[in-house]
Amino acid sequence: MSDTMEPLLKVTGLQKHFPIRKGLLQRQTGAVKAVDGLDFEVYPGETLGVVGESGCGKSTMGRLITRLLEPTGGKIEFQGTDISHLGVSGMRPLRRDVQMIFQDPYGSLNPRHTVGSIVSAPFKLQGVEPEGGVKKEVQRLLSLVGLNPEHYNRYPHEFSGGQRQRIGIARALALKPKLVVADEPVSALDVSIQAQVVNLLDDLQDELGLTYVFIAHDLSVVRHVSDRIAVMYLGKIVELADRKSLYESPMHPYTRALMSAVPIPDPRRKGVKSERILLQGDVPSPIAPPPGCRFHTRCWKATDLCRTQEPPLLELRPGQRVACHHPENAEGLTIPEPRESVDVTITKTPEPTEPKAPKPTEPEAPAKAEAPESAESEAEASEAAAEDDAPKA
Ligand SMILES: Nc1ncnc2c1ncn2[C@@H]1O[C@H](COP(=O)(O)OP(=O)(O)OP(=O)(O)O)[C@@H](O)[C@H]1O
Repeated sequence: MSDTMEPLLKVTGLQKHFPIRKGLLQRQTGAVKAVDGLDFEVYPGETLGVVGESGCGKSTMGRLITRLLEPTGGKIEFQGTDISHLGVSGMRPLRRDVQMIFQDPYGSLNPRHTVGSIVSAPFKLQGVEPEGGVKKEVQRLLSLVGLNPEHYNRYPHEFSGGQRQRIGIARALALKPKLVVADEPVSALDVSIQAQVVNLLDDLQDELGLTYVFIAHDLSVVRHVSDRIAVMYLGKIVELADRKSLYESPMHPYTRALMSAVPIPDPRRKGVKSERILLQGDVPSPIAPPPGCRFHTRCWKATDLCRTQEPPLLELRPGQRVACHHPENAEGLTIPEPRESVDVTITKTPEPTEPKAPKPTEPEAPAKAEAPESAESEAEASEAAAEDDAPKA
């Protein structure tokens, strides 16, 4: 990305803590720190892939930047405007520009509505009358996503999973958004269909100049679509890099472990050691994340420093930000002292340690949402944005 280009989306210190309430008085006894201080930008026309294990906060991040959730802290700027705390009416004009594609093509379409009604819902909600009429525009959108426009009056159950996801994509594109957040858009689909939907999203990006945040738990999916990739662990970004740097020389041990689980199709790929790193133990609970580096309980390189001091996300190479005291593939690089600014002269060179059996991790299982919110349509999305932070029933 060019240094001079203004980001479409800028996120600073973003947090979402879901309160845990107990007892008759529903007193708050703690919080699930689902997203706990994210900093990143998304530039026009790019795809930012976001990966990480289940429960690391990817969906919450997606729902925050589309403002289906209100942040607990931090700032979300869209085209320079702070949208962090806009209410339903304040967000309404922005909903045209920021849309979401949901993971579940079965659960995200109302089975009682026809395809025509589903795809045209955003027009009604925004009071938009497309040129040539609603029906014609919906049929154009259906063709755009590779569906038969004649199927306007059919119901979701008459379509396959891949086709339903195309309906969801057509709905998300109806208002010609600038930013589309795709939350695991292919993970509920058969492997044979996944590539078709990914290719469709890719083609639509070229054709319509879209900007994507593409969430996946699997590095092999984001690899083909992303310009840059953010790796999340327990509510934080541990590494954010352009695709080439991330795949050729991952710097965070967690990225390296995720990478080692991805099949390597190109044997000429340099820089990444091919041994499989099996992370042991579970991700600690986001209710009580470990002190210091959150990954230290599973990291084979962890030292006392990692157990006590949280590493900041620093740009150690151009285009590659890493939050680690002892990064991988850092030979020749200087690592700033903890708690000092990036400009500080380097003092430490990491020892090239080979991975060995990780230390046993804290046994506490990650808290799980009681029932994930599922904003099926823009209407529900708007409503969800207005709701409070309590876990949904
Ligand atoms: N409404 C909620 N109330 C309480 N906790 C929540 C809520 N939504 C999410 N969480 C918790 O926040 C953490 C992050 O959840 P999130 O769904 O964002 O993770 P994820 O990385 O998208 O996981 P997955 O890939 O399984 O969807 C989890 O511990 C989850 O249980």
